[in-house]
Amino acid sequence: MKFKSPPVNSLSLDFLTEFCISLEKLENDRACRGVILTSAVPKIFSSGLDITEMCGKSTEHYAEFWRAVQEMWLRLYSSNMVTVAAVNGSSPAGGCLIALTCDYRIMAENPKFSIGLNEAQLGIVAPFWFKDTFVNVVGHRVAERSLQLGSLHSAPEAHRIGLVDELVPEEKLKDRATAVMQQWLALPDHARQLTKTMMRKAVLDRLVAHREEDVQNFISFISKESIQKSLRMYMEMLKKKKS
Ligand SMILES: CC/C=C\C/C=C\CCC/C=C/CC(=O)SCCNC(=O)CCNC(=O)[C@H](O)C(C)(C)COP(=O)(O)OP(=O)(O)OC[C@H]1O[C@@H](n2cnc3c(N)ncnc32)[C@H](O)[C@@H]1OP(=O)(O)O
Repeated sequence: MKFKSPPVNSLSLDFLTEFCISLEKLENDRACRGVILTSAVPKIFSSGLDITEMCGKSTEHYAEFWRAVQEMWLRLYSSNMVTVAAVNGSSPAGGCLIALTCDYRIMAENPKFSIGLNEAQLGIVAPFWFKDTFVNVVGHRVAERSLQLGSLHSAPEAHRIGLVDELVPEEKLKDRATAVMQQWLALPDHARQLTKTMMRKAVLDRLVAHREEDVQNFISFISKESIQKSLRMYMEMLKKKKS
């Protein structure tokens, strides 16, 4: 599956809805046992949640948007398919979450590409299930430091801390992702799927049990004037960076 929402594959409500529909179709297709996620946009895997969806909108809109973010994560983290992220560009925040949610991450070894949960840099807080997914990949200490600092890690650093499983030259990314997929698909599906469920169930159950509470937390957090101001300033900073 190739993300193609230029300029930066930001995760808008439309993007998330289409992503979930595509994932559901693949999940229901008995012939499909695995999916490789990558980007058709040069240099960017995904810029994370679309900040414009979280600025100056109604409470109803925030609720709908956040449910779509939750749905994307719940479907991908619990997928029966083998999921491989072929990270061919920068991947901050929600983009990093997508990669973390997969079974395996391969990143192009370009030191200009960065990845991480940088929410703190925007003055916002990564929700508990972003944090849980991160901890499950890199461990508590590395996750805590990285989350508190809102670190964006260069590709080599991301590999060093275990955020991505391997680095390959960009032109070899597709072949390597295919080889990894074949390796994972060589196992009997039922054994691999039950193992995945065992490893991920507690974290998945936690969001399922607190889903509506999490929506309400998001709404009250994102509606605060101080948070809206931080997001507006961040968008301004992104625009200024260009000129
Ligand atoms: C107690 C607490 C309880 C609950 C809290 C609940 C929830 C709060 C947490 C919510 C979680 C949020 C997670 C997120 O994903 S937030 C998004 C974070 N994303 C980023 O920080 C990335 C920002 N973008 C960049 O760094 C760069 O754009 C990037 C490196 C991706 C690409 O750089 P490049 O130079 O190639 O492009 P730009 O010129 O910067 O961008 C092109 C245009 O795209 C716009 N843009 C970029 N990113 C976004 C985005 N994420 N959303 C919307 N729009 C984006 C950018 O402004 C440019 O627009 P124009 O100037 O062309 O109009």
